[in-house]
Amino acid sequence: MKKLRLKRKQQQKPDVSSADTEKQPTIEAEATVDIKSKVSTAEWPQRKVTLAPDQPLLEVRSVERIFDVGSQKLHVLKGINMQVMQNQLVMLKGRSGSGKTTLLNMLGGLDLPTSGEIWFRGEQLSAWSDDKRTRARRDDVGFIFQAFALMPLLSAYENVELSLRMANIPRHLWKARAQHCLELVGLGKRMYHRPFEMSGGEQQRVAIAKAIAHKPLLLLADEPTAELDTQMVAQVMGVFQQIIRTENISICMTTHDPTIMEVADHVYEMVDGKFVS
Ligand SMILES: Nc1ncnc2c1ncn2[C@@H]1O[C@H](COP(=O)(O)OP(=O)(O)OP(=O)(O)O)[C@@H](O)[C@H]1O
Repeated sequence: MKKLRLKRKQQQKPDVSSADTEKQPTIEAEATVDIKSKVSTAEWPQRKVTLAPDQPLLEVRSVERIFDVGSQKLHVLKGINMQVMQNQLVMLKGRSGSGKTTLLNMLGGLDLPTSGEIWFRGEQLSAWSDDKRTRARRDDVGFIFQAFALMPLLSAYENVELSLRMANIPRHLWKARAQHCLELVGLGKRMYHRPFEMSGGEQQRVAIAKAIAHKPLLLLADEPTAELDTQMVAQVMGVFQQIIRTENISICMTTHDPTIMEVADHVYEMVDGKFVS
């Protein structure tokens, strides 16, 4: 059995005063981080989030997803109910093909349920127009999916800067924010290395820095620790704990790895399109 050097979480209270406000530390992480360069939050584009402390950031209500495959109907999600509270780490576990990625795509507004509702920051995301979902994805969601890999010819710094450019963050904020995010994931000294000059765990940490650079409310990660060795898995999970604390973010990730589940606030186990307790 693999042993991870992860510390258990202590009691956490949600903080909803503002998406950009620093919170009291409530969890321990062993990732080496050096948070020196902070971007002035006053300059950052303002977003309106009016959630009560006990209101979920994300809520899934009776969601079903049926795909048409040729003349057949493939019933992949069969009545999913779940919540991600503010500043929580939630994991989805389940066998290959159980429906985790299908659900994660919906949580990020990349796909829509056949029936049921998805609520995000107090509004029904599943009823939004394509444009509104695209804007919410750009502004409030960060993705770590295989399909959103790093640009191989760009340095770690340039990769993170690119995501700030794509999120329409004002140019004068890029440098400090990109440096801050790379320091946050413990790569302050590797900023100018390109992906092929880095280990798998380092590349995954660049992907995290890139996904959180625009200060999303929600980070969605599909198997972010797959392909990593035990030590790198611990580093990545440490970074996740750290960014929940310092970036006021919630994380929902899929995993097959039972050794990391103890650091989650909640684990949903999916079997054949349904959650089992
Ligand atoms: N766009 C689609 N059209 C048809 N079938 C799909 C589509 N997307 C997913 N499926 C099917 O839905 C089922 C669940 O797939 P999904 O990728 O959600 O599983 P998963 O739990 O994430 O698996 P893994 O752990 O291997 O990534 C699979 O049988 C898959 O073939």
